Amino acid sequence: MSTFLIACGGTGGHLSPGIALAEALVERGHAATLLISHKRVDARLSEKYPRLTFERVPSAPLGWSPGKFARFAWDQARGLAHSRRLVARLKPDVIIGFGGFTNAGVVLAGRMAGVPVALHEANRVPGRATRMLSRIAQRLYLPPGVRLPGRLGLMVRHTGLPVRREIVRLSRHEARAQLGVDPNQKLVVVLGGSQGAGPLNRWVEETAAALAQEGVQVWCVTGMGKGEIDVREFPGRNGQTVRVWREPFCDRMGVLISAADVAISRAGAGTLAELIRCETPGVLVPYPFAADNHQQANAAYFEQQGGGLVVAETALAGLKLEIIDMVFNDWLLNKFRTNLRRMEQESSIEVIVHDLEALASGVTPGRPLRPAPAASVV
Ligand SMILES: CC(=O)N[C@H]1[C@@H](OP(=O)(O)OP(=O)(O)OC[C@H]2O[C@@H](n3ccc(=O)[nH]c3=O)[C@H](O)[C@@H]2O)O[C@H](CO)[C@@H](O)[C@@H]1O
Repeated sequence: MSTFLIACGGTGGHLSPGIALAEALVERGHAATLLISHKRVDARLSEKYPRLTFERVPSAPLGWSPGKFARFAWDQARGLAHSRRLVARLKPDVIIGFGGFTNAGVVLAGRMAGVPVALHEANRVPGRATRMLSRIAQRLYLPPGVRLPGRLGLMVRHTGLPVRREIVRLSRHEARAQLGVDPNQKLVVVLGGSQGAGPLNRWVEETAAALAQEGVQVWCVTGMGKGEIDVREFPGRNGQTVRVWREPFCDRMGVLISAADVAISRAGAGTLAELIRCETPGVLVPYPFAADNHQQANAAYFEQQGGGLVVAETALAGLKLEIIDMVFNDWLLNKFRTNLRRMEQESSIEVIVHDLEALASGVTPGRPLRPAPAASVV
């Protein structure tokens, strides 16, 4: 049995794969502690997993204004001191960092104590923290086909994003029964990542009545602090009642995504992996201010692989007609679902778990633990 520290705080896109990894490691008899931030989203997601061990570490995101940078530097220093005490107390065999400067202190503390470090990058453009910390890492897990130039000697493995165990594909019929959604009407789900997306929420406000007229139900996850839970009813063209749901946070993402004919979503790596797992086509509206425009790169790859379409935030005005066309086009939706099944094959948590076990026991595998597309050294 080995002990792992998983630094995965700051956003759902880091915490969800961290939870998935912890679930897999604990199942194999290892000890895993998840290090998270003080943010509300971390508290909300982690409270669902009472069997996993979480610790909060001081941290702040990188900001370039003098005030934000001072806060960042202060919290990083506190986080580093806290992490050094944690590393001394928990004596991990390996530390895994899931990107973002929120998790940098733990990674640095581990390295200072001589603990092997592995990094996971979820996005198709590696973030600034990954680029910097990869200089002190022993392993880097990257999405298939993504490279990080200039890291000769660093062992890179290519693998999909770990997905939490609770995210499983259900039949649409079963998922809709669990949600209380009409099985005979179409359903579009709108997702804004772990924080919600104001422009998508506004699009739902402006479009819900028109979609309902066509018999299309909408379920919008608005984001914490962005509205209340409610259900509204609209008249459909054929006299039927069509409902529209809003909720700030969803605790059953696998059920909701499985129930959808189409999901309109930001292009965070976590949500994309869950759309693939549940075989739900996506209409992706990348967040235009994501670091290095990584959501655009994530979305473009998803579209190239045939999982759905990309729509720019500036083109939301035309989205209603596109959705109505798409949601009634069974041939197209089936085509997307076939592609999503193929895309799922790129995802394997086993690659990461076996590799981390090898790292913990001091073994450096000379070749992939399973056939390509897994590993390369760059
Ligand atoms: C704005 C921004 O920069 N977002 C980044 C953030 O994603 P961000 O956290 O915004 O979103 P992701 O889509 O990657 O992940 C969200 C996760 O939270 C879960 N969830 C979300 C809402 C909810 O109500 N309930 C719930 O359980 C989802 O199921 C998913 O597991 O980190 C990702 C991984 O580095 C990046 O790809 C994203 O670009």
